[in-house]
Amino acid sequence: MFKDKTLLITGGTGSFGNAVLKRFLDSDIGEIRIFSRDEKKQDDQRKRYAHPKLRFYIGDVRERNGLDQAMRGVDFVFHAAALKQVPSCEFHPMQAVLTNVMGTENVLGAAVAAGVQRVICLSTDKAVYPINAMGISKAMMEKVMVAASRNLEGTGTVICGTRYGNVMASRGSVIPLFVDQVRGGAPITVTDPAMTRFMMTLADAVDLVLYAFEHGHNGDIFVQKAPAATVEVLTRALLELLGQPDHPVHVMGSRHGEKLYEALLSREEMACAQDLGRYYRVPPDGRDLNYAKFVDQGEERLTQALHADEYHSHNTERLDVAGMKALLLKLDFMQRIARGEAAVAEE
Ligand SMILES: O=c1ccn([C@@H]2O[C@H](COP(=O)(O)OP(=O)(O)O[C@H]3O[C@H](CO)[C@@H](O)[C@H](O)[C@H]3O)[C@@H](O)[C@H]2O)c(=O)[nH]1
Repeated sequence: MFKDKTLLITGGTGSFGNAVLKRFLDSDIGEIRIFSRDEKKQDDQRKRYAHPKLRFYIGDVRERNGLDQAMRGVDFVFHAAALKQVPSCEFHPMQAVLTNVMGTENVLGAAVAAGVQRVICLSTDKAVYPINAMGISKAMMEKVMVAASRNLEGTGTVICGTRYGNVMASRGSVIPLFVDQVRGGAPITVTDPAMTRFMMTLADAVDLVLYAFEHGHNGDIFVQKAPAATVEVLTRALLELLGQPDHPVHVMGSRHGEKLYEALLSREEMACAQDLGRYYRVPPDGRDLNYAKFVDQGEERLTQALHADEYHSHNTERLDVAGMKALLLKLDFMQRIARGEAAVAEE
């Protein structure tokens, strides 16, 4: 699939980029290009992997020139560059627009101009019924992706996307935070014990992108079915794995821009989503640019959908403490923690 091909990863210095490198650097792939604005992290990667198939490009997706240069000779693109932190985007929403929306337009424009064969754009569950600036900008990113995918006739480029939920033990997320709190002797700070989140591993996220890569048609969005757990279950599972079931827990209330549960597919998308077993595929709206049809024509199945449920972390498979522990123990991070070793977040 990747034999002798060149893959470019925007935002490739992040945890997703590192997971792709670990999986593919020693395969028969031709070259992997890391495109990011983070000079320091690129240098760390250069030293860490020291691999002849790895190339580094300093650049920002906000700036088209750098993308055009990096994209020459590229076959495939994984577009992972984004502003992902909810609080920072909330305070600086235009920065989210510049990176997540305009940046995506630049990546897609450069990819089509360079004759790239496949582009996979990475999105998030926070883009579904978004309530915060980060989610809203990623929802717009998806719209930019689907719109661009409508204008590709005669270009040979396929553009599609994936959406995934929380990546367990990713940098800055709740699992490493709780572990640090327990090890530091501080109470665990729970927002709302009843809050649920989808639980995915970084390997799941890479699998999903590869699935989209192999099976995607223009404008498709792929979602992986994933189990979810309440924060209470997560807390109990972690405390048991750390051997400290009675460690104090402080319930502090939810943070700004948080939802009680996250949705991976909206009700409206569920009406047309294709169930592929482990994944859902949401095809783009097939109607053409004669958007009078959007105004004049309705569809019975869409009415039905409005009465159905979206696919969210309250109605997906729910993990109990034993299930949560088993899933946590699949993570390198957690295996090291359970052995009493020091551990850094998954990256
Ligand atoms: O001290 C804490 C921190 C978090 N939580 C809860 O734990 C769950 C997961 O929290 P966290 O790991 O911070 O993830 P999210 O807030 O769901 O989203 C994070 O993870 C996303 C991607 O995985 C990023 O895009 C967001 O910017 C980042 O805030 C949520 O229910 C939180 O309310 C707590 O109970 N206590």
